[in-house]
Amino acid sequence: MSAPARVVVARPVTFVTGNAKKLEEVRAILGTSIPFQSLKLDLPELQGEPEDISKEKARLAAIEVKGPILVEDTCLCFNALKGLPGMSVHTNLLVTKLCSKWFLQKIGHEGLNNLLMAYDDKSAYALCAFSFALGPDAEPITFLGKTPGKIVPARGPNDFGWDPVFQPDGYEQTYAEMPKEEKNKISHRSKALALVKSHFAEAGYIFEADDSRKSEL
Ligand SMILES: O=P(O)(O)OP(=O)(O)OP(=O)(O)OC[C@H]1O[C@@H](n2cnc3c(O)ncnc32)[C@H](O)[C@@H]1O
Ligand SMILES: [Mg+2]
Repeated sequence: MSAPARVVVARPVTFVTGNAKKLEEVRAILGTSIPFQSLKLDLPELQGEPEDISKEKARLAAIEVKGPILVEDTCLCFNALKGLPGMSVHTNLLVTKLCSKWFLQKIGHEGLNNLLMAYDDKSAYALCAFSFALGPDAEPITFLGKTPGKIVPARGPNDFGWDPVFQPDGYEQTYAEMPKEEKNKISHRSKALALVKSHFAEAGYIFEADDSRKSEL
């Protein structure tokens, strides 16, 4: 039997995000399964399909970090609006990510509900696209996670984005009302991270600890 693949990478993985709540969830979901460090950086709010946005974020992050990076982009998509405001699906009319952090800040939870006022279909899905790149010259690989649900009037603590207005299918609570461990079991983010974990296990990456501090001693 052949030995499992091993790819030794001279730097640790850096998860790049400007969102502290995302980082908190990624830490809780990954535990010690993938050791990583984080870098707080406000990458541009790009437009396009989630997978393309995520890949482009990865390219920009890898240029900054000059080493292996992980980024993610998340959308809340409304089925009545053919996938908007996360994106438009199957049309070439409009490909845009309206539900950026600026959009949410301007329109608020009530505004998200109002967008669906004219429709009976309140169904939606949370979509997360993680991208991993070994460095600035490597093509990013993307992993998608999707959780279906519906848009409801806001319920629960208002400490993370659109969590109070998203009620996942099969649950009576919104993401915001659920205990964090429950959200992290079923979320778009945990589904995408499960694929990231499998990829890392199959590829056999061994990320060496950052030895920059050694040279300072
Ligand atoms: O630096 P990045 O990683 O891009 O962080 P961001 O806050 O800009 O994050 P996104 O562009 O991926 O997300 C767009 C919006 O969706 C919100 N969001 C992302 N994940 C969420 C989640 O799991 N629950 C609720 N809101 C979320 C987030 O707070 C933003 O307002
Ligand atoms: Mg962003």
